[in-house]
Amino acid sequence: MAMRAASSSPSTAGPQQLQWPTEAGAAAPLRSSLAVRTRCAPRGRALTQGAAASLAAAAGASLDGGRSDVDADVDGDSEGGRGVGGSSGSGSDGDGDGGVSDGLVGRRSRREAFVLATRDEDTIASIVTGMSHGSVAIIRVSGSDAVPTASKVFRPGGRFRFDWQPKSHRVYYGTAVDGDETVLDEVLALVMLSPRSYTAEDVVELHCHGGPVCAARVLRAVIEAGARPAKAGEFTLRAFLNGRLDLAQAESVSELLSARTVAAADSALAGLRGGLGAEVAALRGHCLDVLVELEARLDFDEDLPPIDVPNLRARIEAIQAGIERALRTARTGNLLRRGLQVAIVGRPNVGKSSLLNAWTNSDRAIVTEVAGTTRDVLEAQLSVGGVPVTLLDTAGIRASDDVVERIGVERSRAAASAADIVVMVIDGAEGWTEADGEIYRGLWGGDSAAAGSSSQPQSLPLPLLARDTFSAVVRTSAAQRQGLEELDAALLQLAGAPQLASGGVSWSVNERQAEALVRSHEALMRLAESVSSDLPLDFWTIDLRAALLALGEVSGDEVGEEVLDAVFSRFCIGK
Ligand SMILES: Nc1nc2c(c(=O)[nH]1)N(C=O)[C@@H](CNc1ccc(C(=O)N[C@@H](CCC(=O)O)C(=O)O)cc1)CN2
Ligand SMILES: Nc1nc2c(ncn2[C@@H]2O[C@H](COP(=O)(O)OP(=O)(O)OP(=O)(O)O)[C@@H](O)[C@H]2O)c(=O)[nH]1
Ligand SMILES: [Mg+2]
Repeated sequence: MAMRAASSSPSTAGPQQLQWPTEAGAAAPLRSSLAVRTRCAPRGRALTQGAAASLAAAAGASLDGGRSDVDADVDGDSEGGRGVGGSSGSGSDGDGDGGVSDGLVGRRSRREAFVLATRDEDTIASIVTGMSHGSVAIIRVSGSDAVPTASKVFRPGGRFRFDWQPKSHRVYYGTAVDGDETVLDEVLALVMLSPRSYTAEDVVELHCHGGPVCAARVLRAVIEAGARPAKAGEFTLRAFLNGRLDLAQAESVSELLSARTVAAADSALAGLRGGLGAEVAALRGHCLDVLVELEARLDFDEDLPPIDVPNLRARIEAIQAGIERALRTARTGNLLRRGLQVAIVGRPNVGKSSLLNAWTNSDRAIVTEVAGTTRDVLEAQLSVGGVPVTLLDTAGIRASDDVVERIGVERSRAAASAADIVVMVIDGAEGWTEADGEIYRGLWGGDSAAAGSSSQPQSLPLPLLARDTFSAVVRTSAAQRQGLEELDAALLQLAGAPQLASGGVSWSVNERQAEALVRSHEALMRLAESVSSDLPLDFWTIDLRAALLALGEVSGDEVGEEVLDAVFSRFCIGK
């Protein structure tokens, strides 16, 4: 069997420009660049530079940056608790942010810079667990009225029956009722008072019985009690606006939820711990230092010594090197997030479906000795060294009078052209046949291979043709489950990710972040040019501000509402 990437269009990247490395045609060697070919067009996002610029001045401002740890008591016993009647007001509780260093996320200052992001004070609610399965379903109520709202629905049992003073990080047993005091479910209420909650607002979780009915009924009661249904990503948006997460961390939350492999989850978790945010914060700091020095020269030119240009150049290069380091994670990140589509093609009866079954260790595909068994494209998921792979078994390609089979063959071709990598299966007993040659010419074009191979492929021994055309040739036996590890290795090699298998997965930048990092890098390049061509100082600061702004879009320190909308609308409801 032979394997190659589905596309072979050569790089047209200019030599100077730093390329967005998640796209095909990046400056990387052809083989590996193919692996991260995006299946769909990269989501271009309108990034509001104007809006962000107006925020830049306010960046860093914080109302409650000096929060102190006045309550180190984890389960809240020492607190006085809180009466159910009154609204608490976010942050009024005086709880500290102690213990954050060993948690996944630390607290940062409230994002007062976000004058443009409307901060609504509604108390919101949603079911935050999967809707159909599971024996427990959780409703999260978040906002300054979370406690009074939940109190209209929750009836504590036992010793709290008559006097419920909900304390933070305490769980209470009871029932959920509607407006007529009709019992809807037996529940647990988990109280997390501001700022010690996921959103940093007051949160009450109602843990209901699972299944389609209980949580839906309790949620309706919560809405009737005054909460509004949460929009997709709205809890995490609030966590971000309240300074609990930076934008990169917030994106990691969504990536963690959609991770399909352990490696992908590990990478998202590393992002949630703030790896990228810290890196970008450091780079922004360096940019700011330079900016301050340049602006001082603009303001008090006569009083200051001249700028040390070689030193300035070195500092710009160091920042650029940091950006490049972050960008180098994009390829891995993209692989982990998107995974690879791998189409298995070949003529009928050569063992495509058997290979899919062996590779996924399943009986997913029907296997018979009848040629033309597989009629439609069949998908199966597996993890190859941490990369989520979607395997596509396809109908054997041949000319046919059968309408159904003809449609199947068309779908095989379509699957092959849409896939990131195509595995062509060849019958090891028969070797390369004329029919294989036809399929090969049909999929890869008659003349894209080595000279001579297109006209007389059957006269070429397989290894020679394969060497010229395919990135790897692997001998497998589906029946004996042999050669599968070699197949994994060849796939990872072709995907440009052999190192993933060996563990040590760290954070990685996503497309949005990579795009902003590239813009920042480009601005620094313009800055270097402005310095070299001895342009006036204000040109330098314009470039530097642009670089700073783009970095701020990664961390979320400088973004407009559109970027936030774009990021958080991709979240699922309840996150
Ligand atoms: N029931 C439940 N499980 C969950 C979540 C949740 O919201 N509810 N999570 C949601 O995604 C994740 C955990 N994320 C969380 C992050 C922070 C806090 C929180 O309350 N942090 C406080 C607590 C520290 C303390 O004071 O003890 C803080 O950092 O101030 C809670 C959950 C996974 N499991
Ligand atoms: N000895 C041996 N036989 C195999 C192997 N793989 C598949 N076969 C046999 O080859 C026949 C065809 O296998 P399939 O997996 O259905 O072949 P296919 O390429 O999916 O065929 P179509 O769906 O018709 O295109 C079956 O009888 C399999 O048992 C193998 O590795 N070794
Ligand atoms: Mg088949």
